[in-house]
Amino acid sequence: MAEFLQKIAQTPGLKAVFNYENFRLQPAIDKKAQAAFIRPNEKLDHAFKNSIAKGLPPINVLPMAAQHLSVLTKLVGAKSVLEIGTLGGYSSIVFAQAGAKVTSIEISPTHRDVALENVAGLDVEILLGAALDVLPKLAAENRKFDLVFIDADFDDQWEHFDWAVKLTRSGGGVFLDDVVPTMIKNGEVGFKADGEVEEKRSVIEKIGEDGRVSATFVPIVANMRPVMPDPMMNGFILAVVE
Ligand SMILES: C[S@@+](CC[C@H](N)C(=O)[O-])C[C@H]1O[C@@H](n2cnc3c(N)ncnc32)[C@H](O)[C@@H]1O
Repeated sequence: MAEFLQKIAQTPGLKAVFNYENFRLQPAIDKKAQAAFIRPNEKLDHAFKNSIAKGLPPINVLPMAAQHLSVLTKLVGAKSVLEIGTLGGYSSIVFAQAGAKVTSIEISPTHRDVALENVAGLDVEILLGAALDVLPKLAAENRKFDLVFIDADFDDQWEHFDWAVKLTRSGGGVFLDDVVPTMIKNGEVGFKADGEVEEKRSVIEKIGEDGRVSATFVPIVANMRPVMPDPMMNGFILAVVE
């Protein structure tokens, strides 16, 4: 096996494929894909500009991630989407334009107010409060969603995921964003002084042990230029509720 892979790695034309430096090509590849796949969208452009003008941080999903969420919503045929973390409503707009009624939870009144301006005319309700206060209320009302998108604070990811599963219909999906930065921030993965990789229990193991779902981890290289000069290692978990 190792011999076979070494042989492939030495094959002219393929040698360049096995090069760690290729991650640096991400901005160029992303630019190409954006030019090919992302169609003009006045509502999203306005939401982004209005959010920045109103002082919100530029931490909405990136254009290709937004496209991914749109495709996913259509694939699932999601008619109802629960979102944890509204910000200025950028991703809410994506779900609504993909055909879903959106319920979004936001802890900041300022963010909620800007989001309400941005989502005007779309089927989006925004619930103000901390997700861990609002989610049990939705469960008490027996609400169920086709898809849940978790994109709030890093600290409560597992708790948000747990509630998301309770609030998702059987066969529906839960999308947990920003898994890698959370693991790095929490010291659940990283480099030790000797260069070896440190690994501790993280949301990945917790979800892996959760018999209510089947899950996959999708690593991505996020290109946040011009806000950050280097591409960032990220990844999301996509789970289907059994
Ligand atoms: C990354 S932003 C969301 C971006 C948004 N999904 C988008 O792509 O346009 C995270 C948002 O979650 C909100 N937030 C953070 N912790 C929260 C919590 N515990 N409950 C509800 N909202 C929270 C923040 O105020 C912020 O607006």
